[in-house]
Amino acid sequence: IFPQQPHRQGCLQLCLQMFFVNGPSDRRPMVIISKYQIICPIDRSITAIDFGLFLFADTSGSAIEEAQELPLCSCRMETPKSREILILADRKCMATESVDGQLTRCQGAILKHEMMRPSNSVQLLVLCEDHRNGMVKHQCCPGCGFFCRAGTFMECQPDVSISHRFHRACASVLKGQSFCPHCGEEASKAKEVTIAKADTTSTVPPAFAHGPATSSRLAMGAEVSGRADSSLSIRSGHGLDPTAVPGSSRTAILQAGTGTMEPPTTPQGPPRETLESILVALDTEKPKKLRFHPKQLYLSAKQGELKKVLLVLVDGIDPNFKMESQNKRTPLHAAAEGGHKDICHMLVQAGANLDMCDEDQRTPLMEACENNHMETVLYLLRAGASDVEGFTCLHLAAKSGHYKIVEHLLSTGLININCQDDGGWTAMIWATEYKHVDQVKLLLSKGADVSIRDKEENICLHWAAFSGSVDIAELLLDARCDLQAVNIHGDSPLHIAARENRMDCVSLFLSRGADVFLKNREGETPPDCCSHNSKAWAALQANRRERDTKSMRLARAEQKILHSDIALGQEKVPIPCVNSVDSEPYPDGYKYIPENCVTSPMNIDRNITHLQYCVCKEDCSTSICMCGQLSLRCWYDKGGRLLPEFCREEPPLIFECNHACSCWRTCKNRVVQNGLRTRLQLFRTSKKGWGVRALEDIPQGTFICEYVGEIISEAEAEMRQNDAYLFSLDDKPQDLYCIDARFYGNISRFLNHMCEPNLFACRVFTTHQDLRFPHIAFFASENITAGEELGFNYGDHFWEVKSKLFSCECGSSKCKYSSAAMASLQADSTPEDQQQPSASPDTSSSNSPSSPS
Ligand SMILES: C[S@@+](CC[C@H](N)C(=O)[O-])C[C@H]1O[C@@H](n2cnc3c(N)ncnc32)[C@H](O)[C@@H]1O
Repeated sequence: IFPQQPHRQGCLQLCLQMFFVNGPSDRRPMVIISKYQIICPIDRSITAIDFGLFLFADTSGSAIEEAQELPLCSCRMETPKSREILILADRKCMATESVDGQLTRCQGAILKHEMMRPSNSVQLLVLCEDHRNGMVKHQCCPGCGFFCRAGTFMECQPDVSISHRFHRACASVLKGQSFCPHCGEEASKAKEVTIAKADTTSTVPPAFAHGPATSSRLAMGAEVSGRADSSLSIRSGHGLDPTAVPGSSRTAILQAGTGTMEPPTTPQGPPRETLESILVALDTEKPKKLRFHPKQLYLSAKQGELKKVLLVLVDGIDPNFKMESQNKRTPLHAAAEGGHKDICHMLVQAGANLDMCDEDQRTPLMEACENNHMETVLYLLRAGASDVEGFTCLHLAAKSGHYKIVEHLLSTGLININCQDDGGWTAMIWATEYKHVDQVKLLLSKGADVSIRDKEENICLHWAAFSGSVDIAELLLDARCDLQAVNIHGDSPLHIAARENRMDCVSLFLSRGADVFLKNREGETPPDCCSHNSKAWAALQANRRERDTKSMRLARAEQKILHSDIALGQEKVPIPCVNSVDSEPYPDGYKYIPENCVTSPMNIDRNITHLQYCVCKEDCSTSICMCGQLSLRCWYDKGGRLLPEFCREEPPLIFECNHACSCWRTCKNRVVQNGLRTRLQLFRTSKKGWGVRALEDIPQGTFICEYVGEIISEAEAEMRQNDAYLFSLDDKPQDLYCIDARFYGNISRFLNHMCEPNLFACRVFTTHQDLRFPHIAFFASENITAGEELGFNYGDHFWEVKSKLFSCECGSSKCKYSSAAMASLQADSTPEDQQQPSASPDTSSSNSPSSPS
């Protein structure tokens, strides 16, 4: 084993112990023994065993030196019981007497289980009382561990009452000088003594018994290398014969040396007490029964106890045993997780399945990857471990940020860099989410696809925005990642960055031209996604204003202003008219009026005594205001916007304070009566004639304008040719009135239909409370951005009639009346359905108040 070194009994054991205690990490595998012969010291039987043992030499030689620097014996020390040695001893004294090269084993009964040994160089022994006494009297040679009770040996006598016995060849040698291995006295002071041979029980053949230490080991080496004495016959039927247990776990384990480790070398060393003792013990215990619970294998593998793992495996425990309490993980999972490469190797050789998945579909290779055990990863891959489908080692390593492992996995060429797991996530997405910039660079350099979408159609840029990793976002954008990509919710990376308040990403995306007006499926623009006092919101708003100004400047340059105020100064704000579509002049076939009018008497009840009124003293915003308890309930907040609890789907009637109330004219329950205040623009649309757009951002709940026109009876409406501007007031069927804005009207007459409207209508009473004649007031149903067209839902009845003549051009993805939507409806309907409804407008069943008839 140490061919260059003159070695002493115990070197190998020391080496093994160091190996077992420290693991082989710092030692190079040196020797692999594949064939061995054991000579039983008791009955001289010889057994061939077939096993591999990888030993690790301390190449610096420090192990040897360490041993040489231990000149003192430990004859008087007891050590705690060792289970393996006890098994080995089989309750019999393990003392071996050496008489001039002849060895005799005591095998007397043992009373105490504590172990003794004359030095660290030899194995622990369980001794009978006689030999325990001999041990404390230093009669056991620390070099070889054999008792010197008869025959010729050295005796050092530092004191008259003590004599230290040892073999000449077993003297400690340091720097060329020999010392007593018990006390370190110069060996030259010891004298050779010969004591007559006492009784012997059995002897061992000369090849093994040729004196202690060196010679016996050389003899063993010679046998192994094929030069064994021909007289040494192999005893059949011995439990250590591997041919007797083909395929047993031991055979597999012991082949461990032939796997991915260094190639085998012919062994030349001494018997390997520790390992051998385990093996002998295991085979001599009959009938063979399991001594370990399978859990022991898992626990030992987890804790990196190589020796224990070996013992348990040799005991026949299934290397693929699954720990129920640990998600059905196997010992190989545990060893890989801990990075115990050698145990992995041992387990694999014993038949552990490399690709066994636990309940979470994780393999041992994944454990090693996740825990950054490069050596173990390399080993498992070399041993043939493969990656699973879905969530792979690459995903795990990318998520955990183990650069080297990602690099290695990619270098194998076996891994699909764009592989998607159950969520559709790639390694790139994982690395991005966990902000591993270097890994993202690596993946990009290896050609990872940045356009892959996960199950929610996010691309990795969404994830960079989510995690707020601006460096990665920049890398991805430089790699042409799509800044305007939207996920299934319609969210762009800017939406995500805004929602997560990732200021750096927001700034980056804006600087790269992200669309700040883009609406998601909820109708939210990026600024709508963040809280109004966040930095991200401020940045988004600033950007929006900047773009507004720019685009308006541009639009203004392009569009012709046809009129500076179509209201002719009758509203509190001017309403310009522009056309950038065609050459149509501004519409003038009607009379602009700011309030409803009549052309024949309507007998609206304006009797002041018929009004409900409030008795509040001030502006209806104090705690004593009674409006809340009256039908005059105030639905407005201080800013004049509808309260969030106001029901938009079925709006209640709104009664504003009036001239019969005792509150001030400035009270907060007066909004519609105060008229139009929002800056609007009449503009030419490309497909719907004229339309109305906002010239400023409008918060949800804001009153926009009233549907103003000529109040006419239903009967009158039936007679009118053009029904395009009729709005049914829809009170009682027998008492129906409409507003016709065809000849007299305000800006509302130009509001177009939208299948996804941003306005909704309410019936409001101001100066009178005649329920037949409500004001129709439009409020913002959502936050509206400057430049957006305004519109409301004309209702199904309108389209039942008008879809025969034209289709809806609102442009919404949810449009119900576009030519495509109508065609598919037509295709689905039966011939009978297709005869319905009549082409004439039926205002009585219209969906008022939100529908023109
Ligand atoms: C109350 S007016 C709206 C203003 C109208 N665009 C104009 O130029 O006077 C209603 C008429 O506008 C047109 N219109 C409104 N919304 C439309 C839409 N979504 N698609 C197509 N035409 C629409 C139809 O001709 C409809 O009869």
